[in-house]
Amino acid sequence: QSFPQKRQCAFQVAPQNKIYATVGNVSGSVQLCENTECCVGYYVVIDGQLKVDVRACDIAEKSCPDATCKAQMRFNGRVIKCVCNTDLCNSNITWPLESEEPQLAYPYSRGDMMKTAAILIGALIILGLMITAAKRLSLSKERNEDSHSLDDSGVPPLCSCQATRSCEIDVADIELEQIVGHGNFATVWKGKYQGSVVAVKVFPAGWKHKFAAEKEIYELPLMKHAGIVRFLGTGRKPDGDNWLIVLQYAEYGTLHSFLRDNTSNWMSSLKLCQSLSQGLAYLHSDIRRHDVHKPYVAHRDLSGSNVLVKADGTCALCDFGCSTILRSSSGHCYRQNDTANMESHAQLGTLRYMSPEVLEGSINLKNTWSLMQADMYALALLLWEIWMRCSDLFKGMSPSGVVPKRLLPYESELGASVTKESLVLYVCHMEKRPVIPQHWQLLPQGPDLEEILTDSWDVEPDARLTAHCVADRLVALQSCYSI
Ligand SMILES: Nc1ncnc2c1ncn2[C@@H]1O[C@H](COP(=O)(O)OP(=O)(O)OP(=O)(O)O)[C@@H](O)[C@H]1O
Repeated sequence: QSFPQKRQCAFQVAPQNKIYATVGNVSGSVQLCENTECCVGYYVVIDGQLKVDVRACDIAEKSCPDATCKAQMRFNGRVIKCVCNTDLCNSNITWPLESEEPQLAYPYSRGDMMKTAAILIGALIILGLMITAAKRLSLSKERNEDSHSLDDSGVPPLCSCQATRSCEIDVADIELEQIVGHGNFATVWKGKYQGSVVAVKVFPAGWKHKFAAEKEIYELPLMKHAGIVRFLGTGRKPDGDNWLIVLQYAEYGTLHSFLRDNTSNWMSSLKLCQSLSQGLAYLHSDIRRHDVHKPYVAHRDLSGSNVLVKADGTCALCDFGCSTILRSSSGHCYRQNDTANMESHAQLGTLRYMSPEVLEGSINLKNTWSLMQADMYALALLLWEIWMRCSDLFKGMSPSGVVPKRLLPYESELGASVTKESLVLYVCHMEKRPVIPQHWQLLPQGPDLEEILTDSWDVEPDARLTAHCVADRLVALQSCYSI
């Protein structure tokens, strides 16, 4: 597409949004757009004030029918976006209707404010008393019910893994029925344990260190969440040849095979995405509850084969064999993480899902944040895969109106088996990402989906969203667009 005269847009971006600097020559606070006639503005509401986040040429090259930059609310009004098609039109934001302008100032009188303050203080005192009473109640409840499930799986709580003590299972009680998966290190069986259907991951003696690494993660305190496959215990065959990890059984198998065999409507896709990002957000959290502590954990091998789909259509993370327990805020470090050991693990993970910094070997392994942000890149690819199999995102919109056949990230561009060299060139040097269908821009939720993806697979780890943020945005999407 060419334009008779290049569009000029106001330019103001934070350093982490440097991608915008690449879409046109910048001179001072003006940018000359290379191949779009659209200017864009993003604003965030902080402490009741509208703050500029981005003013630049629009990188998404979407249509921009308006001459002035009309506000569009995003994420429950937390982000405001505007797109327009005249020179420097993004210098100012306009409000389509007076009434839509957010109340950023608080026009209350001093008297009103004093009254409100007095009511608030009173309410806070009452709330404080109620919280103290509730805490006492929950503490005594938790003591009584320490081993009870937080989970929605219907699997009976077989043992308490809340504390650090390990969960030894007598292998004589386990019945192995059929093999459901082979990994590089273990064979996974469907089986029965005390009347419940379970998955049993069997490690040969030679992979004992892999078994121990994964067991260590599952046995961390508070590692119970609906978005993390439920750990039931470990065992050892009497002959000592095999080590076993017993897990909740996921009826639909891996997300990889689920997406190959099924398409989903919008709400089911959103459910997969929400549970996946909530599971990762929990894994990435440092949680203290009374005297137990769950440290931050980076998964480090997030892929469609390491996410399971349960009978209720939600995802659960599994395969923590490459995971790293990260230095806690108190400075105490659980898993050995001396630099030499970590360097040898610089390129853990599944090639296709490796983040640019992991592919290039430039990731800072000593930095907690970096390892978690590498997981975020893989999460973005998984969200893209889920949405590419969502029937409501293609209905009557794509040329054929049918959901494309299942494709892995970069499969259409680089083929079914990628090499590291081709990925480094494509993902790191050319900064390319999986193609987002153009017609999504015309769907009510399309621009939000695109923003979540582009903000999560950014080349700069620091610019990527956190898993908590993605989970929040997906929850906001549910209330906005419940097709
Ligand atoms: N809880 C479960 N419920 C159902 N199927 C499962 C479960 N856990 C694992 N599987 C199946 O077993 C396969 C291998 O499991 P997993 O990825 O944990 O093994 P691994 O040897 O650690 O694999 P990798 O080579 O990726 O490290 C999975 O891809 C999946 O098909």
